[in-house]
This record gives sequence, structure tokens and C-alpha cells, in this order.
Amino acid sequence: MAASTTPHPPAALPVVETFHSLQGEGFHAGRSAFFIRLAGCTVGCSWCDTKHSWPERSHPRLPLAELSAQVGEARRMGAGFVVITGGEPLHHDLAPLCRQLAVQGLPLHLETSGVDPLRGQFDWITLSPKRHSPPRPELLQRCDELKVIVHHEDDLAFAEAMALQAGSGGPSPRLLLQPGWGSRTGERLALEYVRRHPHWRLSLQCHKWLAIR
Ligand SMILES: C[S@@+](CC[C@H](N)C(=O)[O-])C[C@H]1O[C@@H](n2cnc3c(N)ncnc32)[C@H](O)[C@@H]1O
Ligand SMILES: Nc1nc2[nH]cc(C(=O)O)c2c(=O)[nH]1
Ligand code: SF4
Ligand SMILES: [Mg+2]
Repeated sequence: MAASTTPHPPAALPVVETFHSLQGEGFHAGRSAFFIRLAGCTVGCSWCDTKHSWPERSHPRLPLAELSAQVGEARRMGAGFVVITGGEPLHHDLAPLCRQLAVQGLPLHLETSGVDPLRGQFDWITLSPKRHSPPRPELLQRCDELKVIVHHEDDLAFAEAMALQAGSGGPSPRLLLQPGWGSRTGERLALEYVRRHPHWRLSLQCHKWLAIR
């Protein structure tokens, strides 16, 4: 008897949105980038600006080949790199996505809270650790950029603790403080801290100031 020929379903991931804009935050702010926002997050930050991305099942699953084609088109339109964000992208195994996107030849950047194991090959990792759900040591070791969100004085102590762990046993990441959007206290604390501690840099979400995606 012939072996079963049931085809595998195409590899796919749940996607909230894709768009070509400027990287709005962090070390690469101001550069042309193509964004893939994956659905699903269980980290539950009270101040999250992307809560609509949390329920994975509310968003369609897109084949990886379709995402790769979109990246190819974005490259032709001038995107300099791809940002995989979410939701929490590392809730998913990103290795197949990274393999599929690699053929397009754009650097792959990741935005993550670091609560899951790292699966996938990235050129730049932005780790935004959360006080209530700290990151895995492997992400602290591997990240290129540590971007801590500031609402409260305690976030500054947390930022220094994370920087200390991130810097141990390898190259130190770039250190950024990003005020919580709309938090006057966060703005004041981050600004004043950076002014007094020159190894930290301020990250403003400039896409929000410009009211673009
Ligand atoms: C929406 S998250 C998605 C990626 C991943 N879940 C994470 O938290 O890093 C993208 C970035 O936005 C930051 N962020 C989310 N809500 C914010 C807010 N209200 N103000 C400032 N930054 C915020 C996160 O800390 C993270 O650096
Ligand atoms: N322009 C723009 N830059 C970004 N950098 C990180 C973003 C994110 O939501 O992860 C983001 C975003 O949503 N828009
Ligand atoms: S980890 Fe990221 S996506 Fe998830 S709730 Fe926190 S900021 Fe939002
Ligand atoms: Mg955002």
C-alpha cells in the first residue's frame, strides 16, 4: 500500500500587521524598516501600547512565503532592515521565519521582552525587560540593545540591575531608557537620569510624536 501523502500545512505565523515605516525607537531610530508584528502575548504589561496583539487567535495566520515576498518588496522600496515585533515574537519558534526571510538579504532585528528561549537567527536583538516578568539570562547575554521603559523611580534601579547582568561575560549592549508613552513622570525620570549617567541614552518613540505607524 502507498504511504500516506497527506500534505503538510504551509508554515505560517499569526500576524497582526505588516508595514514599511521608520524605526521609531531605540538605537536604530530614524532608519527605514519593514515591520512584522506577530500576534500573541501573555506577558501582560499594564501599560502595553499594543494590547490588541495579545489574543493570538484573533489574527490571521500568514504563510512564511507570503511574509518573505512582502520583505522582498519592502527591500525594493528602500527598507534597510526588518523588525520582528509583536505581541511577544519569541512565544513562537522564529527559526523557520528567519530562514525564509534570510533569502531577501535584509538584516533581521528582533524586539522582545526575553521571557522565552531564543529561537531564530538575528542580526540585532532589542531586549526590553519587564520588572514583573524578568528576561532569561540567555537573552541578557545575547542582546545588542537594552531598552528599559520608565514610569517610576524603581524602573531606574531595575534598568541598572539588568545592565549589570547584560554586561557580564561578553560585549555590553547599548543602554537606552524609554519613557512610558504619556507618562510625564517617566519622561522626567528618564531625561534626568540620562543627563547624569552618560552611558545611558534616551529613546523617544518618535513615530508616536509624528503620528505615523
Ligand atoms: C509592543 S512591544 C512588542 C515586543 C515585545 N513584546 C517587548 O515588549 O519588547 C515593543 C516595544 O514597545 C515598548 N512599549 C510597549 N508599550 C509602551 C508604552 N506604553 N510606552 C513606551 N514603550 C512601550 C515595549 O517595551 C517594547 O520595547
Ligand atoms: N515606527 C515604529 N517603530 C517601532 N519600533 C518598535 C515598534 C514596536 O511596536 O515594536 C515600533 C512601531 O510600532 N512603530
Ligand atoms: S511584553 Fe511587549 S507586547 Fe507583551 S504586554 Fe509587554 S509590552 Fe506588550
Ligand atoms: Mg510599537
